[in-house]
Amino acid sequence: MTAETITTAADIRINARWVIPIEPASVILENHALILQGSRILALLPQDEADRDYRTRETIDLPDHVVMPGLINMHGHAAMSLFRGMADDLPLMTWLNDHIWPAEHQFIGEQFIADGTQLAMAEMLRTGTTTFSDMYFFPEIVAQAAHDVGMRAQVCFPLIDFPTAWGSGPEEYLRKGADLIEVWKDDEYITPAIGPHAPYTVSDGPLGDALALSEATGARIQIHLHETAFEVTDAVEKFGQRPTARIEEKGLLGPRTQCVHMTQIDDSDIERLTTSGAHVIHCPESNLKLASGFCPVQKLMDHGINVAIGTDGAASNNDLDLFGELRSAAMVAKAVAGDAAALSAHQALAMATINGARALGREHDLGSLVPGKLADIIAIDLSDPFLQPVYDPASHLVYSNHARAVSHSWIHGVPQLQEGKLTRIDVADLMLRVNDWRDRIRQYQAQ
Ligand SMILES: CSC[C@H]1O[C@@H](n2cnc3c(O)ncnc32)[C@H](O)[C@@H]1O
Ligand SMILES: [Zn+2]
Repeated sequence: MTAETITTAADIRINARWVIPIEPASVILENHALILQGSRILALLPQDEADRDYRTRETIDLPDHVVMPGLINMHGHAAMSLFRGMADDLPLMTWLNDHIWPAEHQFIGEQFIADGTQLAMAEMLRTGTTTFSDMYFFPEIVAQAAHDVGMRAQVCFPLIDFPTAWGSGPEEYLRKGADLIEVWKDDEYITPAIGPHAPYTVSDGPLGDALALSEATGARIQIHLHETAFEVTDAVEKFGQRPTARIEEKGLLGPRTQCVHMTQIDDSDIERLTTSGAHVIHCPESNLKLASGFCPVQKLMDHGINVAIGTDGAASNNDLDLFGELRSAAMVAKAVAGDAAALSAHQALAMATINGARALGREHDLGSLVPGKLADIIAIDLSDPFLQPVYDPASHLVYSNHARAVSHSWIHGVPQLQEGKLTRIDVADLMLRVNDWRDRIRQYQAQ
């Protein structure tokens, strides 16, 4: 008598040389298969067991590749990619006051946001990001652009004391922001959120309104906080309080809050972050380039604070390559801690995946390759000489990775990158629009 084999039908099977599932932590699986059904992961198992148990519509063989969850870029200003390289080698406030804000005044509008966001998404997808967080003007255009491409995004509407192309001031921003939350609140790709720009640009009234909106809707709050020494000393002078203390006093520091930058922090700030359950979004390259300061990542993690990672905008980074950001993060963490063991490769990979999912409140369905979670997956081809030989694939991803090795991605089970080619963005057409913006911005600079 022959034993009857019962097989399960599924959509896609990905055979990978290595799988880093992120959960459980620090595990590397060899010669495993991921089985996808629709938008979700159905199974992760050894390839010989997959041969026996599953029949799939499509099989993708990745014999030299690492497969892992898609990266989560937790802070950026996507459309600012059109300002990449426009104003370099400047400290934050000069960069903003003398260059970026005047340029934004001149150029920001719906088409700029649509084109700039698509440029940023092309770069992020090409370099392994599947979810990004954005804080910029015309968030309704950003949300639609991400939805059209099929990228997951937390879209923070901006809240700032002064008028911009998007509105006349805080009252209008909050009204439009509440509409954004209402429109997208049940979407699987887009998560609307509230983006008070910074403690030095948002006064007490709008901060209180932001809190009320967050409490009424459950929307997350993302804020630039403790970016520079000037911000801290200026706050102490004006308000008699460090920025974190003021934000806590206004009720804004809690488990729905994402604090971006957090350089120049002392033990009182760490205590406030720890007790509040707020998340830190580390942006090492922007902090380095603007000479803003250092975030003590290992110390924060040792206190149990969730630290995720972001690139910030391409105008202060000047790229959106999250693997490059991880390399910088690991290097800086070791130097800041005076400890070569600080922010190991596995901790860094967790920072760009499960920690991001936690900050988003999406740990249950994003950030790791666990059956039942959403199929947001990337593959990195390690066969090139610059990634050989392989002793430890996690090490290569963080310390040796070149963005061009990212070969495949799927978001919600849908292919976004195949053999290094974007499937849902017409890059040639996008470049025509980008070149047009470059010509206009150059002309403005020459005036
Ligand atoms: C209110 S929308 C976003 C606003 O923030 C500006 N911005 C970009 N990068 C930074 C940064 O590192 N710190 C502070 N503000 C930043 C951007 O130009 C928009 O005006
Ligand atoms: Zn920023």
